[in-house]
Amino acid sequence: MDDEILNKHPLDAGEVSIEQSLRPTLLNQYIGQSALKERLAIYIQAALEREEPLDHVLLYGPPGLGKTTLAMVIANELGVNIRMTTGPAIEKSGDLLALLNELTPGDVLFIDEIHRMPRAVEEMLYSAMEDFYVDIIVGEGQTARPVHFPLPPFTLIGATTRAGMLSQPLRDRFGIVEHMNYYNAAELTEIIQRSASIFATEIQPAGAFELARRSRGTPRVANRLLRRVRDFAAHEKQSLIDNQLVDYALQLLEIDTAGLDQIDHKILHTMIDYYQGGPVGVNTIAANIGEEVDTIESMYEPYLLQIGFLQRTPRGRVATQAAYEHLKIAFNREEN
Ligand SMILES: Nc1ncnc2c1ncn2[C@@H]1O[C@H](COP(=O)(O)OP(=O)(O)OP(=O)(O)O)[C@@H](O)[C@H]1O
Ligand SMILES: [Mg+2]
Repeated sequence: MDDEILNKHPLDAGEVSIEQSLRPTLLNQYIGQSALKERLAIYIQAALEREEPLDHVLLYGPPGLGKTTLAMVIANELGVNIRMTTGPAIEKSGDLLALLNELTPGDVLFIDEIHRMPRAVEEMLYSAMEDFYVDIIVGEGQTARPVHFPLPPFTLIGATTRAGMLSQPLRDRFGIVEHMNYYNAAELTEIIQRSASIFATEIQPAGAFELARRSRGTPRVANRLLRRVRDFAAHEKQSLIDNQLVDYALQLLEIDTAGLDQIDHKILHTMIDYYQGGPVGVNTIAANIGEEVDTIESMYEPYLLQIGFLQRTPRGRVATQAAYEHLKIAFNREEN
């Protein structure tokens, strides 16, 4: 159940179309990330005035914070088309060339999970990004010859949850590199209210705020929880969602008052119950709870770090006093 709320990957078709309907299309409808939005508005304006494509943009941060949405907003603000793909979907250099060749000048190419592109594709992207050409080898054996292939000027928007896994040469070719932050409860409240009005669902401000507080700073989680709470409201034949209903629904969904789910609890309990709160390696935690290391590192750990329940040390992860207090476990570790 927790998996469903947090990390259903890939999203199924119904989910994709719901997310689509909830997506803001303009920068001023995009809630939160205000410093980032302010900078982007300036870059977009300048590119439009110079009649040049926007510089390449790299967006990184935890899943569900609105990277894909922001890429669509940027293309929309620029008044250009967006072609969307993912790193693993571009298997060969030929696939990349086909994508680039279809762009009209100024278009946006969006590559999600850009850290998962094959090496050969990544190398081909270097000259495409820098000088809008690629050199390819045509033919085989004796007749093989290099062909210089000019491309329309374009903007690459790359998104990744793992900026550290991007090679330096690729990273260096992005003129605009932006980190996406978790949203605060006020921003998420606004996102929830906006989504509720799109769903034609009534939610009290206190209910929206309670839901926001328990959505791990993440719009995707907020929107999913809202849909579940809506189901509970329908089941209870209650037309207005208030904070009691939110609390009741989230208890049934096993999401606690800090927005933590069963997997977060397993992570923290493993550390505290078996390893005296750490330091303990992420591999050990993963093995204990039967989750992938990558899932823990990209989905769970960033939020636990953000709310100060976990710390990373050179010797491994440590559960903080705040985590003990939240779980109502006596904190008796010797500080060192
Ligand atoms: N700033 C925002 N304002 C309003 N809604 C938002 C905002 N950011 C995200 N959303 C909503 O959250 C959902 C998830 O956003 P999106 O798919 O863009 O996330 P993402 O960061 O690309 O996630 P992933 O990294 O998993 O691909 C979308 O349905 C979108 O409507
Ligand atoms: Mg996305």
